Amino acid sequence: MLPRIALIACGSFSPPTPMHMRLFEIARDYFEIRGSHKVVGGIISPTHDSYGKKGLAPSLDRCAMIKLAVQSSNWIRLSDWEVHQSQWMRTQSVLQHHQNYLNNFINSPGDGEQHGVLPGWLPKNLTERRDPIKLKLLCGADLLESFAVPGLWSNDDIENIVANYGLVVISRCGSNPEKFIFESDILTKHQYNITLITNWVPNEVSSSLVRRLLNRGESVKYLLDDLVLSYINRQGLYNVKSKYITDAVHPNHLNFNHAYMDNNKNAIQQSNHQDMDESDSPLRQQSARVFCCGETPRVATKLLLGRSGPGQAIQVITVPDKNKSNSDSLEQTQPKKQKIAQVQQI
Ligand SMILES: Nc1ncnc2c1ncn2[C@@H]1O[C@H](COP(=O)(O)OP(=O)(O)OP(=O)(O)O)[C@@H](O)[C@H]1O
Ligand SMILES: O=C(O)c1ccc[n+]([C@@H]2O[C@H](COP(=O)([O-])O)[C@@H](O)[C@H]2O)c1
Repeated sequence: MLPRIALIACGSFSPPTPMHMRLFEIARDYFEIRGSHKVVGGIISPTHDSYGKKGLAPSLDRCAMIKLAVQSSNWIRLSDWEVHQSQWMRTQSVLQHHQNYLNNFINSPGDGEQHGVLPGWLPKNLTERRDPIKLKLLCGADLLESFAVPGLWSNDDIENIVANYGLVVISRCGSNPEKFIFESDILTKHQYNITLITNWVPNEVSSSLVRRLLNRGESVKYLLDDLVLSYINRQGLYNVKSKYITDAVHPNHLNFNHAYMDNNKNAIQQSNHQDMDESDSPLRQQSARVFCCGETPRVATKLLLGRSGPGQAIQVITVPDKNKSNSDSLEQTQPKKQKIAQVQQI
């Protein structure tokens, strides 16, 4: 009997890209091919509207798009618990909520069913066995590297997440998670609980690149699930210039969302924030480095301009290798080198 795990990915998902779903497939293959764990479920947990990141579509829309994006999956599901909270939740609390729910469900399986209130994210067939299910945070290497952004994550939370849950990190161009872990005492201490997985078929599609193309009226077909694209087009998200976009809207595809919106229209705070994300501007991709948790950055990587709350830009940039040729360096800077992260000041 292999130990059971569930994977949860936290992020903006604005919009969800096929790469978000690939993270789950890559991770499940990794564990199952090695025969080390049984992956019982995948959970996508979009962040709360008050996270306030530029380009963050209202959570109602992000949830609807995620539902559409996972329609063809029989094991990845949306959790809208985060977006229904009264405020932005730290990832540690998100993990705790889902882990507690799993524990309670396995220990007293009848409880939820009797009341007919099982959350949609709950994997199926959990009660076939009574052994625990360990929740692990699934992320791309850039999210791991955001641990080093001063003021963003608390060290206690990082330690709690990595020690008590565990990280499953998928490689991403321009990131060096091995080095990053080496440079962090906390991460090194708990590295037994960090699974680094090389994605051999990398795809640098990112939500911010998709938003940029949409905003410019360029095609994003084949970069997004058709149903998600139809939804964006239909709802006019991300300042989409619809006249250039193949209109593949079939009203049937959107039935889910009407139902979802009807059920949730009072529950979700809508945000009007649909500004474009400029985090990929090449002009900003200059010298900087990824620094270690708790370490003071040696160069000005931090942009905490007028922090009015979570959602101000901070850049996490990997320094191009000076020994590499210009073309190599350029290649390195193409992928997502800059990350808009969120700052929470307590
Ligand atoms: N192409 C990718 N390769 C590896 N991981 C990815 C990729 N795209 C997204 N992720 C991971 O998916 C999770 C959710 O990410 P998020 O919602 O921030 O998407 P994103 O595409 O990186 O968004 P944005 O471009 O707006 O920052 C994060 O852990 C992130 O590292
Ligand atoms: O828990 C924290 O302290 C914390 C600090 C910064 C970001 N996060 C979460 O990490 C995710 C980052 O998403 P994104 O789109 O900014 O890459 C998102 O789910 C945030 O809620 C969490």
